Amino acid sequence: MRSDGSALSPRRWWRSAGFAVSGLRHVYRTQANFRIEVWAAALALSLTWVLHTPPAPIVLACALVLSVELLNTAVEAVVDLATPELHPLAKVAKDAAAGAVLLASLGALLVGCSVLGPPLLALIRHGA
Ligand SMILES: Nc1ncnc2c1ncn2[C@@H]1O[C@H](COP(=O)(O)OP(=O)(O)OP(=O)(O)O)[C@@H](O)[C@H]1O
Repeated sequence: MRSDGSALSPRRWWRSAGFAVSGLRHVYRTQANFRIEVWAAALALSLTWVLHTPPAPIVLACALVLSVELLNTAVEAVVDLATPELHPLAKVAKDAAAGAVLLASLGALLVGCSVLGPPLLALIRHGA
């Protein structure tokens, strides 16, 4: 849909936010991987609170994974819309999007282990 440029209107902003929330709800309902990532993010964020570690790296890592998963779902939907048949370019698009999710997830895992790992191990070794 074409934008008329009045992006600062609160009404327009709420309308766009509504579409975004609807997208999040749809992906949460239909994509098992997204649900797993949401709950993994909730667990990681709870651990930052329990372990008193800086939340910023975990928040950024979680936001990255969830955003890339949303974009992956968008790419899959557009590809399926453009070509219901098997096509080498459809495969390239879907595999590249899946590769982005994999990279973001590995990066987030690395960040999670380096930020939460040492205090978690200390807690397990020495107790609260
Ligand atoms: N139209 C197509 N043409 C060629 N290859 C395709 C096509 N659709 C899917 N594929 C191949 O099958 C793989 C799986 O596609 P699919 O659409 O099932 O996504 P998925 O990775 O299983 O994601 P999800 O489980 O979220 O649906 C793709 O990564 C791609 O390699």
